[in-house]
Order: sequence, then C-alpha cells, then structure tokens
Amino acid sequence: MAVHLSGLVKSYGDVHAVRGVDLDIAPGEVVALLGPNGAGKSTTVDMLLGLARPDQGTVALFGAEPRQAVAQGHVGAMLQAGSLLPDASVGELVAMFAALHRAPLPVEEALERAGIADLADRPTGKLSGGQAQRVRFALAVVPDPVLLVLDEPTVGMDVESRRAFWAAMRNLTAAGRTVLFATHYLDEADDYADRVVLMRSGRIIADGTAAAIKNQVSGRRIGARLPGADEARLRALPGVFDVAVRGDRVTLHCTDADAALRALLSAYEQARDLEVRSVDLEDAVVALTSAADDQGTAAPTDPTHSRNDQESRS
Ligand SMILES: Nc1ncnc2c1ncn2[C@@H]1O[C@H](COP(=O)(O)OP(=O)(O)OP(=O)(O)O)[C@@H](O)[C@H]1O
Repeated sequence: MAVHLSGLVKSYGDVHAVRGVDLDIAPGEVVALLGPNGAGKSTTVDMLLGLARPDQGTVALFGAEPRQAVAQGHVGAMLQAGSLLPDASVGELVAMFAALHRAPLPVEEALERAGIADLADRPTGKLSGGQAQRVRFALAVVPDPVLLVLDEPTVGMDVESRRAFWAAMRNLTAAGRTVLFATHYLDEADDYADRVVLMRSGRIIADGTAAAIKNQVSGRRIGARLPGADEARLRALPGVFDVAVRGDRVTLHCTDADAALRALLSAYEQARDLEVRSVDLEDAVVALTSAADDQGTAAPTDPTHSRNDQESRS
C-alpha cells in the first residue's frame, strides 16, 4: 500500500477532530478527500505526513513511518499555510528545497512542471496568491516523490490557473504517482480523482468512485418556479422525499420523479421553468454530509459500502 491509515484518532482538548479513520490507498490511485469545514481532513493529512501525532492508530507510507518516508523523498506535500521566504527568488527557494533531498528533480524541471518557469527570478514576496500556490506545488514535486499530498491545492487560483494546475497533475499521475488531495471544489474531485473519500465529523462516511458516491443518493431532482408554495403540501406529494424552498424556487428530491412531476402539475398548474435532473456529486455530498449526525454516524441514506462506517459501528 502507498498509504495505510489504521484506527486514527486525534483530539484537541474537547474537540474530537478525527474519530477513527481507516484508509488504504494503492500505488497509482488519485484520491480526493472531501468534507465540510471542520470534518477532520487537514488533521488526517497532518497525521499522514507525521506533522501531528495520532492519539491512537498508525500511519504507514510504503510500509515506513511518515517521517522516514518524507526524509527519503518518497512524499511531496503542499499544505494550506506555509509562508515562502519573501526575499528569496522562486528559483532560489526551489533550489534550497531541492538541496534537502537525495535525488531531487533539476530545479528547472520542477518549475516547468508547476508551470512557473517564467517566474524563476521573481521574489516570492511579489507573487499573486495563485502563483504562490504553484510555487508550493513546485516545492512538493522537487523531491520527485511517488506520493503527493495536497491540501486544497487550487485555493486562490483563477479558472485558467486551476486548469493549468490539473493539466500538470495529469502529467505527473500518468507516470504512476499516487495522489491524495483535499478539496472543496467538487468538480475537481469529479474530474480528477479515481476515488472520493468523504469525511464528516472526524469519520469517513463514504468511499468510492464519484459515480458510486452519486449512486448512494438515489433519485432525481425536480426544480420549478412556484411562488408561495406550501412546503408541507409539496412534501406530501407522491414520489417526493424532501423539499427545499428558496424564494420562488422549489426543489423536490424524488424517489419517483415521474409520479412527483405529474402530481406537482396537477396540484400547481402555475408551476413554471420545470427541470428534472439527476443527482450530481454536489447533491450527493450535501445529502451524505447532512444525513450524518454530529457523532459522524451515518443516517438513512446510509452509504452501505463505506468500509469505515461499517467498522465504526461494529
Ligand atoms: N491545532 C488545533 N487545536 C485545536 N483544534 C483544532 C486544531 N486543529 C484542528 N482543530 C479542530 O479540529 C476539527 C477538525 O479540523 P480540520 O482542520 O482537520 O478540518 P478540515 O476538514 O480540514 O476543515 P477545513 O475544510 O475547514 O480545512 C475542527 O473542529 C478544528 O477546529
């Protein structure tokens, strides 16, 4: 296994940040770690990298302790914070970092891979937020790691930079590297991850391909413009299991969209701008993370093939 996390638990005082995480990542897998604020993603990443010590549980990266794997240059990390030496140029900073490793990439190649070859002479204090993120990415790849761990890598990047970043990542992963990235951008998880791991309240509540996660939330959505709709009456329509009302717009979450649509139109002939659509990853994540209570236990839309959830209940 590239990554083997077993029974990880971490609390900060009264805050149970991570409550029992088991996760195996095979070499070459690209895994997205998703979850709402405070779900425990960064704490898990910190333990994985050996930056925080678990209260319970173990971490093995390619069979070794995290610090050993990092020291051997097997792991490259891009964390959320981390100031860049403001007086050094980008090239100097990457060169300093390269010098810490046994078999680093040539500095020019690391800059090239991060798409910042033209910024080599720029002082790091003069970078935009998106450029600084790409410098952090160059620092992550310069050890020539087999495992890349990225905590919200594209924060602060504009659309074009995000696209360039993921193109660079694709080149790296085509060479068989393992990647774990935490993100709040669901489209990134959908587009780039082989596997999505969804956390909430310190536990993994779903784990599978994006398609499998979407399938865990069955049914379709009907959207309509319906001023003054009565939520309780909508909820009672056949084929509807949940209703969301935002201003004039209503969304019906359906077990049977055909029956619901017929009932909606006969009850409300003034309904306009109707649309029926399938669940996307965002719907699934919202449903799964809000269906789990604060103890991190799964609720009715239970992701039955979530290993960790089953284990945590047994
Ligand atoms: N050093 C710390 N001291 C105290 N509490 C902490 C510390 N680090 C994390 N926490 C708490 O642990 C919980 C999990 O935080 P964590 O940063 O791991 O979540 P996250 O999923 O990465 O969230 P985000 O998406 O906001 O980055 C939160 O309630 C957070 O406030």
